[in-house]
Amino acid sequence: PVESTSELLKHYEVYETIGSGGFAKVKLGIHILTGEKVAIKIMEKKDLGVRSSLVKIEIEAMKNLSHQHVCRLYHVIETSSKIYMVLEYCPGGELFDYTIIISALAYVHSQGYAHRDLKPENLLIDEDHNLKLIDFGLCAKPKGGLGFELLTCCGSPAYATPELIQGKAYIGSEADVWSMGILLYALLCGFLPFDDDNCMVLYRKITRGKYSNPHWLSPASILLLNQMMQVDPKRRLTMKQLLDHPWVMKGYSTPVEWHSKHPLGHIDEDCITEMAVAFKQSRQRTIQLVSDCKYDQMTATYLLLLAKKHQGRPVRLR
Ligand SMILES: CN(C)C[C@H]1CC[C@H](N2C(=O)N(C)Cc3cnc4ccc(-c5cc(Cl)c(O)c(Cl)c5)nc4c32)CC1
Repeated sequence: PVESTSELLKHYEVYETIGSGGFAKVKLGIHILTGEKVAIKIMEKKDLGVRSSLVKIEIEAMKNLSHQHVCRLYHVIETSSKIYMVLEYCPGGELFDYTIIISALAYVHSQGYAHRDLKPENLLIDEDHNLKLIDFGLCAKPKGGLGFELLTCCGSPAYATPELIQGKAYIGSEADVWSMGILLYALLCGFLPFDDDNCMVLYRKITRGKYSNPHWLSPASILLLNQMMQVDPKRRLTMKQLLDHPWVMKGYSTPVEWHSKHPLGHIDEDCITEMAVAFKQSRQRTIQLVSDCKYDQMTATYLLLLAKKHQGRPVRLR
């Protein structure tokens, strides 16, 4: 780790705090070389305590995720007292478009991760009004793959599954499908299916699995919600079934497209050319440094230059 904030200030202009949550503060930043806006998540090591392991989990997970609807990690800087995560800027605030959530989650599961903390607060909108899934601090990547059982009880109570509340071993992808059912209900109804100020009462409601269907819900929506919020996880809809469910596909002829448009490891020639010239080094050397993907200034410059290209802006460095 570098000793001071100098490493951060060498590559970024840091502006006002744009949000905070848990043990992090998020500030607006500008990456000097590309001019691109970024969100800088700042964590004080002394405040983290045991949670520093959750930060490591989030960083390791996000290093392995590259998808149009997953908030991108560009750069990690660790000093003696702080951890900085430079992230894709999503100024659109919290909102969600449901089929995009399914796409983002199907991709995360395809990479072997379960998010485990799905809720409206973790779905942001970027400058072009695209949805971005955030906060992988509670995600899990079971060693033997997603089919293996998890035990950690985590996430927000109102979105927790009956099996998790009862302390049973559970399958991450089945838990995420239940949470998406809660999300869909909140989107369609404007309130949560299971809610109570008293945690124990809330848990009893969830394990009973009974909730009201407001009169404005269509029969198709009532059916889908019922299939997703099945107390028995083995009776619950699977992610695969969700991708081509009639309700989800209504009006479309193809299942939800969930594959990443920006797979990890892809090398863009234009960005390499611009960086080789700007850093006065050979293309081969530049390709090597970018491929190493150390989530340092090289990674941040490459990924932010690529983001510029995807937004149709010139692939130029300052
Ligand atoms: C309620 N949460 C537990 C934290 C809250 C922190 C501010 C954040 N935010 C805001 O609240 N704006 C109002 C602006 C804003 C703009 N772009 C952002 C880009 C990324 C993130 C982000 C934040 C955290 Cl804690 C992450 O782990 C990741 Cl992977 C990403 N937050 C952003 C963000 C929304 C979430």
